[in-house]
Amino acid sequence: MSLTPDANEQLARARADLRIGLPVVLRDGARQLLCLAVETLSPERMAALAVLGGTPHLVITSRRAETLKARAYDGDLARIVLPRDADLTWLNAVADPADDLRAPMKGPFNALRDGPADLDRLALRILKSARLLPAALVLPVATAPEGLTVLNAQPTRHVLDTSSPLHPVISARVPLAAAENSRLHVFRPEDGGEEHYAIEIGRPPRDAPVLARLHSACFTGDLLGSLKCDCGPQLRGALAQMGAEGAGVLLYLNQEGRGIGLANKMRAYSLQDQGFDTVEANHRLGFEDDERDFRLGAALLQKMGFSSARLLTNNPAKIAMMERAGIAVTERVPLKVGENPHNAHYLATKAAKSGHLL
Ligand SMILES: Nc1nc2c(ncn2[C@@H]2O[C@H](COP(=O)(O)OP(=O)(O)OP(=O)(O)O)[C@@H](O)[C@H]2O)c(=O)[nH]1
Ligand SMILES: [Zn+2]
Repeated sequence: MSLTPDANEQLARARADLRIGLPVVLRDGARQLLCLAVETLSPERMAALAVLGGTPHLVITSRRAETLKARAYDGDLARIVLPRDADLTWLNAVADPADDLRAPMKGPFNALRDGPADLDRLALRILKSARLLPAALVLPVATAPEGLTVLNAQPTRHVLDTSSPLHPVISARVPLAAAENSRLHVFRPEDGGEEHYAIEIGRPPRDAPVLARLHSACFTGDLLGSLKCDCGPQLRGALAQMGAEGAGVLLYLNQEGRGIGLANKMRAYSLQDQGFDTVEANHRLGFEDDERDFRLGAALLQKMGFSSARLLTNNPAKIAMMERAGIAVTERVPLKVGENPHNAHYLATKAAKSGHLL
């Protein structure tokens, strides 16, 4: 292996660059796009972009375009032409739905129809993987400024399509209130993404279906005891059941907010304060209702030596994904705990719109 970064490592750098407001270069042959996250764009960088000349445009997902009543000629995304007087305030108002109700954006929006949108699509995928709002200011350029991270489209797409291999870092005994005989395993992905954890209760036999839970991180529910969701009681309920049976594996996956990150989840909560439900809020922000990749749950179980599971869940999508990824689900074990007046509407919405079982 050479000492220079490969596509995986370039992507990790690009995520960090975009999060601090630096542009990255997306390249496909002779075509190049300078790409900036609207969320972290500063007035200075916007002015520097203007000096380069050319015609920048704004890329948003079709979910966001739908709310704005902008035409998404490219299917899953729209390339919005910037009005002549477009400034940072305008860009932010298109990207971020926070003020949609108080100060609705007035169209009509002019969207590009011609030319390829593949690099624009890649820009949105990278922003989502950096847990930023999926809205990019892009500028086609002949030559890019020096010193920027350059991503070649084909290998970058391949990296995004593939689950990053996870490697065990360390495991140690952590006696829990629910089960004294417990170990915490830490796994680290190769792509610079978040670490994930496995809590192993007892010593489940590897050749039998293991009582397992894929738990998605929820800072508000798991740690703060938020009543807006059922995550905290589900976490403790799953551990308690594993403790009672003397064996089980709880995968704690750092996919906060169904994979959109805590900042975006709080944006979604703020929209819920304005009356939108959990699915509508994700869509207004430009996300799908669920952006998680459950393949990593299957990968972790396989790494630990399991090939079948009794899965603690109410979410059929999790079961389907585990089966597709090579873990046989021999039984669905329901996990109905923690309903309260604050989350009743949330749970009903998940049952009605996301297929969760009641
Ligand atoms: N985007 C978004 N994420 C949320 C919201 N409320 C909870 N979450 C996240 O949702 C995830 C939990 O997923 P759930 O849908 O409750 O449960 P599930 O994992 O799909 O299914 P179960 O296995 O039945 O619990 C956690 O990552 C939470 O942070 C919300 O309103 N918006
Ligand atoms: Zn939660």
